[in-house]
Amino acid sequence: MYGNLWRRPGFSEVWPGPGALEARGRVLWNNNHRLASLTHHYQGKSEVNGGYERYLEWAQTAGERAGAAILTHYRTTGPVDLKSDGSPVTPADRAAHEVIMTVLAQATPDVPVASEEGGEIAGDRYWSVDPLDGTKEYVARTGAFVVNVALVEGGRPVVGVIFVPVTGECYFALKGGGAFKKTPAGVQRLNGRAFLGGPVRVVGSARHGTEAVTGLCEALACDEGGIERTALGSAWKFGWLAEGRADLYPRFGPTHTWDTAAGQCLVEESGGAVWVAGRQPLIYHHARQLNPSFVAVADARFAWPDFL
Ligand SMILES: Nc1ncnc2c1ncn2[C@@H]1O[C@H](COP(=O)(O)O)[C@@H](OP(=O)(O)O)[C@H]1O
Ligand SMILES: [Mg+2]
Repeated sequence: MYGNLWRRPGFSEVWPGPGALEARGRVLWNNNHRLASLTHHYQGKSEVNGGYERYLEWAQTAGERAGAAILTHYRTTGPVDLKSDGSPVTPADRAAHEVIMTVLAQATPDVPVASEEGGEIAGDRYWSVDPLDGTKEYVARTGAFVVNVALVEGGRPVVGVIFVPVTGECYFALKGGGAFKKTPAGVQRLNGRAFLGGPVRVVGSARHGTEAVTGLCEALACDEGGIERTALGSAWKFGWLAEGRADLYPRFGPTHTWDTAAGQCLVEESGGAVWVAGRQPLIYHHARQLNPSFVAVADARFAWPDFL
């Protein structure tokens, strides 16, 4: 046993930004809003789950159309600008944002949208959108970039869509309704993978917090019979957890809420979890754009925090 994950170097417990205190103290999930469980398969257009399937369909439409817009730009070499925080932004980011805003404004005019590229942020229920997550990967042409669309309610992601433009894969999940992946071959349910011993498959950012993750991997390699580590950009990492390609996604250092909300819904619905310090679930608040460090796991039943 190594020690306590939450005390590892580089793991930040701090919830950055305004709204942090409210976010920590919130009721995590209101039973009145608990969604009835779907049994084994996505039920299409039925009204189970309180009508949230309609939100899922709109999120899928927005994600897929944004992905198509991104691909038209990806075929050419366009300009790269820098935002005030020094992160890159391209015409593809802006085009994807416009597409998503148009779809969501038509579908749910009363639901505000918090997008990386701008939008309102208010209320208990809102869309959390990253039109092009992994912009550095897009610029570097690695293909590891996605579109994230999530619906957040009561601090929890209840709908999550991650669309991968270069492969056409669409990961999606509905709170209480399961996690799925849609490809041209069809729709498959995602169940993560039970962790039954090493090697541990770790997936992490290609560009952020890699040294701290290396320290964690060294400890794991000693204790768990080795690790297999993959660097992958964007929220695609959550898709890997959900589909059983990875066991652990440790994230040391800040992310934005739109980087994680869709992926968290996917991972939670496939048997995993996204934990901040103390094994608490990552939660959201409209007034807060930054997340603390977290670790996402494919198998929430395994006692990762004690072990790491
Ligand atoms: N210092 C920082 N503060 C907040 N978010 C950061 C950050 N460094 C990286 N990120 C987030 O991490 C995302 C990239 O993650 P990864 O390295 O896993 O691909 C970025 O998404 P964008 O590419 O959409 O800007 C950005 O939101
Ligand atoms: Mg992002």
